[in-house]
Amino acid sequence: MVGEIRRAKFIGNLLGRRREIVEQVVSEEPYKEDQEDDNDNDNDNDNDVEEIEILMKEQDTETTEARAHVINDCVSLLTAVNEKAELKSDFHRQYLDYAFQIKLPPQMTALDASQPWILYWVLNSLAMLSEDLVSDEMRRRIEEKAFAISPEGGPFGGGIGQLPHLAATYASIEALSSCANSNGSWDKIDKKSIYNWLLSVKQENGGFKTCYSVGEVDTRGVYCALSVASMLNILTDELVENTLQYLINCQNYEGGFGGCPFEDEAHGGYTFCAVASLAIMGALDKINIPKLIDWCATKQYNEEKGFCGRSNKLVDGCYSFWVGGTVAILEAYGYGEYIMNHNEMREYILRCCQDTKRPGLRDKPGKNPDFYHTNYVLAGLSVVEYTFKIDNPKDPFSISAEPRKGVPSSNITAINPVYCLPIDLVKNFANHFK
Ligand SMILES: CC(C)=CCC/C(C)=C/CC/C(C)=C/COP(=O)(O)OP(=O)(O)O
Ligand SMILES: [Zn+2]
Repeated sequence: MVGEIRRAKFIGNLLGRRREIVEQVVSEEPYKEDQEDDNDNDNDNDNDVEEIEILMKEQDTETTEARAHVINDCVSLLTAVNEKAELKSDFHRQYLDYAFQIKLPPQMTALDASQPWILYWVLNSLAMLSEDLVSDEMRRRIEEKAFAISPEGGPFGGGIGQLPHLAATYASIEALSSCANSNGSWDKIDKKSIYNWLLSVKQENGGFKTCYSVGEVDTRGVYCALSVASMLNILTDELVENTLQYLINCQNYEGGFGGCPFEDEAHGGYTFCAVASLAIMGALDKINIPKLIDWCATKQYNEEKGFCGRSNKLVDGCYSFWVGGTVAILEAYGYGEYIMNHNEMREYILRCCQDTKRPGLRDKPGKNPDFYHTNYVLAGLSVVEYTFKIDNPKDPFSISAEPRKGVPSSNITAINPVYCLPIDLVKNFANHFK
């Protein structure tokens, strides 16, 4: 007994002065009763309620205000029952054909260093609408442009006279792969020179610099380098030394991937690049898959139905592919088919990313269509309407697709989600270089 009292005193001293228990009213009803009982306490109770309200209220920011408008616009389009949700393929085709018919408008000079991207976005969008829409003349002109940028056959810059760049090389190889070796263009690609250049931009930490001596190092560079190397069959151990650890270190506490190791914010674009790179390396099992699945799932909004690219940011049609494509890769490698709601994603694409007046696909209502969004929104539609599996997990070209049950079809072409190219086209290209 004496021992217990001593122990209680010791604990009391350790914890400090004993405090009175204070009960706080946390719901509105007792507050109203208190008000009737004791008017002197009005001010105290007012303060209590105010404090509780502040704690429970979401902070208003520019983004929450912008999102309220976006939700409003999306909900009115999503609930317009008289409009059928269908892909306006012929309409979008006009927009894409236009790229071959006229000089692009002056505001597009901002894309001067992204010329191979325009080739890829336009050609791939046409091929996704229907492979028949890509004519021999289009292929010829794309090959002509790519080899005008790099008469040596690679690596490629963003335009004539520009330094070779990883993103431009990736986009050029993607565009050329869709040209089906017409005019023997695949044989003009200089694999050896591309390989040596890839080694020259490789960093000790496993990343790749986008351009020799200058340029940024992040998961985009890794994805561009590994896509090109795997497609051309020049992927060696030397090229990917330390790259697996680099990518593992890019997965953060949220479960998605930042652009660089140990970054604090995960982003859909960088996450896709990391996950597709891991798929190419046959190393998806080396990351925390359950956390990645959670992160992807929480990027789809209930109200707008589409994906955002970062926690608490706005929905954007291009994440239909950056996040939807990540989900499709996870599905192909057997990590689950219910990470996203496919029918809702399809509704966002068809009702919110298309306009009745302007052809092409867009980020969200109120934005203008552009070639970038046209490509990635269509790619998003493809990963929504097909289900994916892989025959050999060490060979990303062995991914196959079949129509997804319970999701209507827009007759879009099935893509390989690792490469964002039609499955058969990318497989033929890789076979050519085997
Ligand atoms: C192959 C390759 C090079 C892929 C690139 C992938 C990538 C990083 C895509 C992100 C593109 C994008 C819409 C960024 C917007 O950031 P933001 O801050 O304007 O928009 P947010 O608010 O949606 O994050
Ligand atoms: Zn976008």
